[in-house]
Amino acid sequence: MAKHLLEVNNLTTSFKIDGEYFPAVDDVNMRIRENEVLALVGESGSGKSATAFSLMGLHSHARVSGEVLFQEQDLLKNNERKMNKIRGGNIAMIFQDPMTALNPLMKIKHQILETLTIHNTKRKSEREAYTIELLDRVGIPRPERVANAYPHELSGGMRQRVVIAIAIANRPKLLIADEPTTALDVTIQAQILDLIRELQDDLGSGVLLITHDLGVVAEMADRVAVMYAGQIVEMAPVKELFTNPQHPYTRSLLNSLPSEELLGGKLHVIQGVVPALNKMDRDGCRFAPRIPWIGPEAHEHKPELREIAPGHQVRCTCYKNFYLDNSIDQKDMERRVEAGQMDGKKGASVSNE
Ligand SMILES: Nc1ncnc2c1ncn2[C@@H]1O[C@H](COP(=O)(O)OP(=O)(O)OP(=O)(O)O)[C@@H](O)[C@H]1O
Repeated sequence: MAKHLLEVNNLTTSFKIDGEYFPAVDDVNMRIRENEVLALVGESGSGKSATAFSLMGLHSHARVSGEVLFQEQDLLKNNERKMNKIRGGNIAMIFQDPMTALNPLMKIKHQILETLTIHNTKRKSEREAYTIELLDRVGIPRPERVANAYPHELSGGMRQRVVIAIAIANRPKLLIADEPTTALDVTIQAQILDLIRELQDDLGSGVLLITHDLGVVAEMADRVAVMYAGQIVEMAPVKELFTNPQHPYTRSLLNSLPSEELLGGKLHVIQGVVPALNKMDRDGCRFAPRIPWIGPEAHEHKPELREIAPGHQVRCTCYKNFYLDNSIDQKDMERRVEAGQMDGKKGASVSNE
């Protein structure tokens, strides 16, 4: 079995609210192997970005504890100088909005050259040629012209390709992609996902893919971690998660995907939102307030993630008592996962109404 590339143990990230710290990431454990895509999925406010930012040491005002083991170092113990060397080098990040990742005042080629220079790869003349090669590699037509352009002169899809070129410039071992296609048109989204998958295969990198979009998960992930209110509530290989989901939250997310049978019909949605950090009961099951028809006896006190099948973990026993009236046809789901065709891009969220 391949070695873990990244091992996250008991990661806890707390933000200060009215003078008190509250965890937004609460005792999270996860592993990513080489050449594996782990998707971290959950609705807005569940703690996905806070997790990614903590791994990269980008939370200067938060209190972060636990271990983030990467290449035999605990990244949380690194100073800023060491982290700068790792960021953009062995670990790269792709963010949702390419405009915030790029410097609007700098030509594209200088932004790529900068990352190559920081990480000291190749001689100057080689770096310049490699810049064009990278733009070509991410599918940018006429790369010499784009190299001399400023970010605002490019379309959103082209800008995201540039961000990806910068991300892969130093052949990272780990890629963290936080909603990499959310800001793009649907047709461009598919191209960018294909590109990330292709490059990841080439480099053999591990990927942490953060998304609220189950269509993206089905297309890209090998394993999935479902996050709710700062905790992972279910983790499983992708096919197992889509065909045999257990946690009520996972099942609600899946059930809000339009299936062929349900299209045009009514989708089952769970009311409510992720609770605010300073307003949640941290001792009980955090999803309990959104499934009030399930009695307190069905939930555990301080529920832990437990393995229910090889590689499949679930938090809290309430899943044993949870039913959905119009739950998704499993055969339809299996067929669509096999075909890599989850087209519910718009439906993959729990209702906020
Ligand atoms: N800098 C901060 N200070 C205080 N609270 C924060 C800060 N950043 C995030 N939070 C809170 O932490 C929780 C998790 O936020 P986070 O952005 O990680 O969620 P998310 O799952 O990534 O959502 P989204 O998809 O909307 O980005 C939320 O309650 C959010 O309000």
